Amino acid sequence: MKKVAVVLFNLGGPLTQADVKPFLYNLFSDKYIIGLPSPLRQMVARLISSRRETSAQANYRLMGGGSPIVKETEAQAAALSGHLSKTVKDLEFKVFIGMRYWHPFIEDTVKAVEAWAPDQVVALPLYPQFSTTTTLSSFVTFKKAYKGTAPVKYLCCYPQNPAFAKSYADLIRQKLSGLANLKDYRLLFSAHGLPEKIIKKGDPYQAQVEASVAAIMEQVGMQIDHVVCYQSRVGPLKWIGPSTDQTIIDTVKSGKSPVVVPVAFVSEHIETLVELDLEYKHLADEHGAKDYVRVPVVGIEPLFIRALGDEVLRAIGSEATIMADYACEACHGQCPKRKGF
Ligand SMILES: C=CC1=C(C)c2cc3[nH]c(cc4nc(cc5[nH]c(cc1n2)c(C)c5CCC(=O)O)C(CCC(=O)O)=C4C)c(C)c3C=C
Ligand SMILES: [Fe+2]
Ligand SMILES: [Fe+2]
Repeated sequence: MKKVAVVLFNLGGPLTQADVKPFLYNLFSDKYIIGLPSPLRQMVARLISSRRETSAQANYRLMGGGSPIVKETEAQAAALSGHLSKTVKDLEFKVFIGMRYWHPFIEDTVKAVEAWAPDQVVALPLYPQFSTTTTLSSFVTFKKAYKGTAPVKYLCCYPQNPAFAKSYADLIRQKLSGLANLKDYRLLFSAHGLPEKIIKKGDPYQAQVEASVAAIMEQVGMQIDHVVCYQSRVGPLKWIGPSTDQTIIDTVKSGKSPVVVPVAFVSEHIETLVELDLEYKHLADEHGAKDYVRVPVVGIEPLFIRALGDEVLRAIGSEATIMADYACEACHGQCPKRKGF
């Protein structure tokens, strides 16, 4: 039976308090995050990781000391593996996870994949929307390290995958069904932000986030006020907006309560459990919100796992090395296909 290795890519996070600074250093020394030349980039990374260490450690302590992102990703890998082996009987699948900035590092995952000696590899980011800062950075890291002979299919993005959209829509409808009067609420689709200059260079992330929101709202099929906003701003640059914090304040001031949907995340981690559940809830309370609701991430929802499975099958059934169907409509040359990746 032919062997297919599926590699799930994610950002990774510190597992202990001592990991926080080197994790931040790895993140800020990535040329896809900070576009400065070496060795200036590494100097800046050393400075920012030192400055952020204490406050970031405090935030990770709120989740027990480290990030749950690896455990969450392992659960998704196990669910996808079960789904694929149930659905496809004539192929043997093994699902690996590879993190960009902390253990298990993509480079180590590559060694495990090579040791398994698959006939084909599918690179599947746990980022539904493509960004040079996330997906491209992970793909380049994988490609550089991979010395195996099996062909690799790179799945660029799946912002409008119908099962992904329906999975979020179902979770939203579940939350909305428990609310007394929908006209007192506004849906805030909150995605991780990016510096505006990265979008101006042609990164399709923001367009894809908006495409996801449109696809999800179509599946929600209800008339409810909604808006897209961007969270987690870092550093002095101008980031894309509107910002989630200001949108929360504006929503509360207009007399409505926020229902926050983390549309660009598919697992729970610091950005959802601390920023959305604690910091932004506190902000809403401070401004007198009557209610604050957060929709959970799609995680291991069966429909989302099916979405991932469908993407794997789409990759296996295609001749193309890079599955960039959506990105190429809007990527302005930034997706792996056009970059000659
Ligand atoms: C859609 C996904 C993400 C994009 C785009 C992204 C861009 C981006 N991030 C930073 C800086 C930080 N991100 C941090 C955590 C973090 N980021 C993502 C996802 C995206 N980042 C995730 C899933 C996580 C959680 C990891 C975890 O440990 O749980 C952090 C660390 C936390 C903190 O100190 O705030 C930083 C820093 C930049 C600068 C950037 C684009 C340029
Ligand atoms: Fe981030
Ligand atoms: Fe493209």
